[in-house]
Amino acid sequence: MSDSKPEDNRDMRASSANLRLAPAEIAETDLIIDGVSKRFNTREGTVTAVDGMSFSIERGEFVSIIGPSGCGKSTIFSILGGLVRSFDGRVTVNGEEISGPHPAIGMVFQEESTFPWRTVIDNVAFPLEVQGVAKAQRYEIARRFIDMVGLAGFEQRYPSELSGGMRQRVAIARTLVFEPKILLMDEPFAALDEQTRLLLGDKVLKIQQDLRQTTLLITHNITEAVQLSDRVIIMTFRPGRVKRIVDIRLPRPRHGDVVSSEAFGRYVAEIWSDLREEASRGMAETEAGARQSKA
Ligand SMILES: Nc1ncnc2c1ncn2[C@@H]1O[C@H](COP(=O)(O)OP(=O)(O)OP(=O)(O)O)[C@@H](O)[C@H]1O
Repeated sequence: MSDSKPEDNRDMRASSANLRLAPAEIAETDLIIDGVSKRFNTREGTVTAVDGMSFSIERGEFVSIIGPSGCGKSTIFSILGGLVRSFDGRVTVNGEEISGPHPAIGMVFQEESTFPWRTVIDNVAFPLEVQGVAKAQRYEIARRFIDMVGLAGFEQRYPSELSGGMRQRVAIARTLVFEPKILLMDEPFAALDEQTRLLLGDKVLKIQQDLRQTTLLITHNITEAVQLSDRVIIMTFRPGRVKRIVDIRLPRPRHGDVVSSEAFGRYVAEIWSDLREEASRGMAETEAGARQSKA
């Protein structure tokens, strides 16, 4: 375990300014976000959701983005997933600039996304069915991922017969089934209670350790970010910029009990002190906006 204080672990590989990576570094980099900005035109004027964000994610790395409500996390997620096509800057996957959904990227969403009319196995096997994989083979592959998310024995259940946490595991297995090189997750555990969230975090840790997938998690939850990540990107409140990147030097493989270690507590406190500033600013601006629209 590293004795260094979290505040010493500022990662200067990425900043909110320009990003210049050495060629050797690019070879090990799966995802590069280079000077990305996104503005929305609204009735109240132009909103800059994301402003000049730059960071990179290396192969097999687990990175979380954390920031207050409205800081542009979902906007970044949608840009990386190819769901928003008009933005400034560049996003590259394995050196290839994206201009829409990229086959190397799999996405897990916050909202309920299982198909209620399909059993667990038919939900998980769905992407393979679309690809025309024969039933016996797609079931075999789907079973592997159902097992991985801890749902073996529930293959024939319908989503309505499962808990929220189990349904989210079905959604994760369904994304994993086509073995994306890069996994993007937008607050996948937001609707779950704290205990389920921590236990699911353990599952995600294990899966990521087994598959060594490059993973980007968008979250509000500091505990979750520290538990799972190699690095945590803290965003500023509007416009969303990279405020700071914290290296989480907790030992790997990580287990659930890491959350009770002293170093873990220090990271949580450190990230919260940065985040509190941004969240307070967000709250003050929201309240001022509400007062203005009342007047
Ligand atoms: N389609 C849109 N049209 C106009 N404004 C938008 C649109 N999408 C996002 N915004 C604005 O951009 C800013 C960032 O929104 P975004 O949803 O990315 O933030 P967030 O950090 O994901 O928030 P939350 O944590 O509450 O989900 C907000 O001010 C939001 O109102």
